[in-house]
Amino acid sequence: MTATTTTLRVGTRGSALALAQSGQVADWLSSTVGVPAELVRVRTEGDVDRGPLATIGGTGVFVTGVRARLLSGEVDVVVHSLKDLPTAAADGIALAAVPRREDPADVLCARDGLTLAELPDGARVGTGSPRRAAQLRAARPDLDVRAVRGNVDTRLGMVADGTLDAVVLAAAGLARIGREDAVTERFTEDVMLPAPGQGALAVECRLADRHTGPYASALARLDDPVSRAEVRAERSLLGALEAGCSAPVGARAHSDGVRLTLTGLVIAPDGRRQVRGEISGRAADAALLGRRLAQRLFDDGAAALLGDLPLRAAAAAGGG
Ligand SMILES: NCc1[nH]cc(CCC(=O)O)c1CC(=O)O
Repeated sequence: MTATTTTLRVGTRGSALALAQSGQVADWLSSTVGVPAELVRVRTEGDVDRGPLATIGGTGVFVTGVRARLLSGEVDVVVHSLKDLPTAAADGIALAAVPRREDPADVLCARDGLTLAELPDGARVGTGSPRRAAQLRAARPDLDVRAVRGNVDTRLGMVADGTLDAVVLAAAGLARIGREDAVTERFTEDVMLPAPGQGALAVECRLADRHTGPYASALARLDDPVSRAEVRAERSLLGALEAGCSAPVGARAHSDGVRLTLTGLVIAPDGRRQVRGEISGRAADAALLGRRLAQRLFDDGAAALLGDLPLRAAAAAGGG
């Protein structure tokens, strides 16, 4: 391990989820790896401008803002929810580590402890994600699926105050902010296939520091090769479909480090049509498996489903 006396500056936004994620990485660095790390709060355009996210460029505005602090040298490391990252690489930025990921599942948080099957006819269920909305409609065509925005606490509040009967969220996000108590059902993959990369963190540093920086080996120790292979397969599928993080695309890979099985889904916004597929191979070929599965999904008609996307959904932010 590199001996270093400097304290690593981990940049973070001020939201509960961002603070929890960045704090976790800073803790790992300090306690497990033995490299002192401190959190540095950064504000982004997205935090200042409260207007509709779509008008200021979607979720990407947060990612871009945080990365700018990295490139300017204000901070040394930044942490994102991996599923919120565009699939294209960013100039000057390296994915230094994908730590072992949390439960990638989606969960239902309903009033009165209800499960999906127990929700009454026409129940109001909130989500900002076309992927979740479509899978909800496929499972329960009677539901009144409503577009919601805001952070995890805001969404849970809509159930608590009776505005909604339920919301769908990521298990990992709830775990990170200590709100697993709100979960009333954990969805299996056949009901709700998660977003590519869901549950994983992306730890980024400047590309120039990737191998030679004083803390490169420290960051490398946070990496979990199995999680990295899984998310590589999932994001390779998403990239090959040329779909963004708000597209109705689900992906979930399972790997033991040697083999890898990837399941992919493209679903029409109304949930009535879907194309699903599965592929297995070597974990070392994760990216290739993602591209191959994308080709199979295209062969089975996925392009028409992606083409059906209403503009609203294409522009929606923070989908998940
Ligand atoms: N879309 C917003 C978002 N981005 C990352 C998470 C937390 C879960 C994760 O890291 O995958 C969430 C909340 C959610 O989808 O419920």
